[in-house]
Amino acid sequence: MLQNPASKYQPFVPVRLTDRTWPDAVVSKPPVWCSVDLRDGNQALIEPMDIERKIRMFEQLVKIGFKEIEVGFPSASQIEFDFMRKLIEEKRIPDDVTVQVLTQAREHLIRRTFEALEGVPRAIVHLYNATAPVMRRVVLGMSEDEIVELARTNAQLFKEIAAEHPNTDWTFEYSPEMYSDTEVEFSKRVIDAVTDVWQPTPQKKCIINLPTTVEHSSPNIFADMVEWTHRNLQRRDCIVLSVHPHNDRGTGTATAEMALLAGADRLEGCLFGNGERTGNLDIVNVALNMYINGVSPGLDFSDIDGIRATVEYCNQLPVHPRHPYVGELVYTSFSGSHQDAIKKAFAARKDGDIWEMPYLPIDPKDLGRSYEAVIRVNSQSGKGGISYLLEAEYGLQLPRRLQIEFSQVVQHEMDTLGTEFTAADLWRIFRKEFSMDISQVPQYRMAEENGVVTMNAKLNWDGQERVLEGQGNGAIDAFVQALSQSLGRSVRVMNYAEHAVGEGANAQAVAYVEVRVDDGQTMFGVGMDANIVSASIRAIMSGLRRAAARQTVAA
Ligand SMILES: CC(=O)SCCNC(=O)CCNC(=O)[C@H](O)C(C)(C)COP(=O)(O)OP(=O)(O)OC[C@H]1O[C@@H](n2cnc3c(N)ncnc32)[C@H](O)[C@@H]1OP(=O)(O)O
Ligand SMILES: CC(C)C(=O)C(=O)O
Ligand SMILES: [Mg+2]
Repeated sequence: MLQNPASKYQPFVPVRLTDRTWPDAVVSKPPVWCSVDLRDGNQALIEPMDIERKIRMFEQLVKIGFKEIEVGFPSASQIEFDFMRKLIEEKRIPDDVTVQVLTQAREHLIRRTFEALEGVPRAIVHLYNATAPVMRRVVLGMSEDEIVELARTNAQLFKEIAAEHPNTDWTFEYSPEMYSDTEVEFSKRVIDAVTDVWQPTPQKKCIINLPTTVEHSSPNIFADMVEWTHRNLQRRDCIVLSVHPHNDRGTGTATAEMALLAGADRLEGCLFGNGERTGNLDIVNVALNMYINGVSPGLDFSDIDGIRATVEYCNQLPVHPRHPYVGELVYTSFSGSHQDAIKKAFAARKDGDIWEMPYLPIDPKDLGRSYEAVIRVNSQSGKGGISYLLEAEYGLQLPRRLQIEFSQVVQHEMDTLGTEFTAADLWRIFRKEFSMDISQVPQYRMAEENGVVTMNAKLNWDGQERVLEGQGNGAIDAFVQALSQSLGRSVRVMNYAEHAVGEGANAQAVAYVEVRVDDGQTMFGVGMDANIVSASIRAIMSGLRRAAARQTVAA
């Protein structure tokens, strides 16, 4: 074994700009987006897409708003060829969408590619050959001059075949494959040779695409390369400068973002970062990063879960639950302090406010996600999360001390079960703890005279039916007096709160009371009823039952 395995590797730094400008640049508009899901994404699948899946993916990409879509490598196989033909013959390409296809710099493949494109109204034809030293030496076995000649000859072939089909609006694209591992001067030499053949103009530009075919160096190194290329290419005003990042180091997103700062106009990538090895650039990630910086990306991800379902179906690969913006868990907080902060920020938020939400960089609603999954409760959670879920799902606005009291009940259950609790679980525990399923409200009658309320009630307590009577300055006071006399105990209401839940005919009142029996511990009781007095009486009984259960009152 090598003493230091890292000595096997060396950094590749083809250029170090000392007058770089990209760190001070700001991106204020979206790039031209090009999806390569149906080509680079597809070629990396365990099972490449069949025609039905390709159509589903194509339609999804159109729906998102991509105007340039690389739909395949038509010379690679019959299915790739047939798919291209199907899109053309069935007129499935919308007027504002341009399809793109890839081919190696080999004559028979180029001819087959143009054959697949017969009759297409407009298309981007994408030529590539590798330029990096290892590819020149080991794979292609060509000198630098031969590589330039390979690119030039095949660029010429593109031009000639395209001229034979004047009814199609052709755009040419060239990629020096492994640009990120190629000396910048050599990439420039090859690219200049290609554009010398194509002679693009500012009105009819060609696309020059700079790939990190394999990501070896950090995004700042790539940004220096892009800025150098951007400044030094001939015919720059006639070129759409594109980048095509992969994600081997896990920095594809940063690479793309810095490349835009460095002068790139266009990005190629895939939805949720599918693609060779660790994937292509995740276009959704870059687009939504722009969005949360106040720049509209011009792509529609308002149904991100629907898009994920399509992508998972077509690629037959799952999207990770922690994947940026789309993962199942990315709008969820389990930890108590995060939940507390989110709950407070939601409460403080008014319609039209700037989005300023701790722990949530984007409003889940903008992506068609709901707040329901934002807070989930497990043993790492606190009162904030528990009361948030009960409020969000069941409309309960628990007083602060009740939040604390109930979170201890939940914590106790949690310690026993150790699982996550849903809002429905919490509601079940809440109803049980506060005896809310004891359906019978005590029968009672009230009368008022000169501000004094007299309450007569009949209830079951301790297995016996009791008839009570009491007087007070209101219904609650009268009921508590009646109870105290009947039970021979001092029952006091220390605090009281109420609110409505629901609207119209289904509206219910919910009452929270803090009761103290004799000089025991105060206990919350909760009652819900269509009638506010009944809700309050239920709440008092609920508190009493809890106190009894803790033997504050003899059972
Ligand atoms: C970075 C990328 O993603 S590039 C896109 C890669 N995508 C794919 O390869 C998917 C589709 N490809 C295929 O189906 C096949 O590779 C085909 C049909 C294109 C070609 O198949 P084949 O001709 O059987 O073989 P293969 O791909 O192995 O080609 C290798 C030959 O092409 C040469 N070659 C490879 N790339 C290029 C290129 N861009 N330009 C010119 N020659 C090339 C190789 O040096 C090799 O030459 P050799 O046979 O003289 O040694
Ligand atoms: C063919 C090119 C653009 C490519 O996919 C790559 O280099 O990653
Ligand atoms: Mg690629």
